[in-house]
Amino acid sequence: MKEQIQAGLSALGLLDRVPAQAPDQLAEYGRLLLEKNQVMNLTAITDPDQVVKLHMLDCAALLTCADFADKRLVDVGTGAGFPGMVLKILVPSLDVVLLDSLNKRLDWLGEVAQTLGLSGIQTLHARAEEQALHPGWRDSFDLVTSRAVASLELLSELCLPYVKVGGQFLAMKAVDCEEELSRAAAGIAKLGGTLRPSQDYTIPGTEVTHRLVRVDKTSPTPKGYPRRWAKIQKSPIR
Ligand SMILES: C[S@@+](CC[C@H](N)C(=O)[O-])C[C@H]1O[C@@H](n2cnc3c(N)ncnc32)[C@H](O)[C@@H]1O
Repeated sequence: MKEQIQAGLSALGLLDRVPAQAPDQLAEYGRLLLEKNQVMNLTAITDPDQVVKLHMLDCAALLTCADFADKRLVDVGTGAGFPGMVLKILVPSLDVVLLDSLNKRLDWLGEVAQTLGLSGIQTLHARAEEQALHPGWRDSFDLVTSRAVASLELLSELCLPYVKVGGQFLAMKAVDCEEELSRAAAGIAKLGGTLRPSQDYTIPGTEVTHRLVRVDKTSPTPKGYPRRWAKIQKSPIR
């Protein structure tokens, strides 16, 4: 996997911007993922080549769209660590919280972080909409990322409350998310966000193009948000 990762990072123009050990660490992460996937449901992708492209390089491409150095980031619904773990490996100065409502995968991610010798990475077992109500979490992160967790109108209420004014919410989406985006626009504004132009990127070695939706936090999230999950789902903020 290492050579493929190196080639992919090079195609993205990132190889000389990431630490020398990053390709080895990503390959080891991929190996551990496939090994553990035999006994725990971590990913539907079982081909190493596809793990590199659709997990590692997909997440690495975020570095072409935003600056992560020295930032504090929470990855909401991280699952098996995407994109949070990949970003941490590529940008060691990033202070990362990998947050998920499912504990099993977080325990495994903690082991991966230890095996790879990563510090400045925390796993947190919590529901995003509940954790954001705790002091020190609201309006306090530079960046929030999320991939494959919920539609943008629901996801915005889970993620935007964490972002401090001046920070950004980055949602990894399919390229055909126009309708999803327009449904979410009014809610994003209510939550204190301002939509910026999205950025499309093609995963090296594939014809897959994904879209990074970018939202700047321009004012604090009003009191009362996020609401409980049942409420968020039943009447999405509009
Ligand atoms: C389909 S997985 C995606 C995982 C990873 N982001 C990826 O792209 O491979 C969705 C993850 O979001 C988590 N999740 C869903 N709703 C959540 C919530 N309200 N708070 C925290 N985690 C949540 C699930 O437990 C699951 O691990």
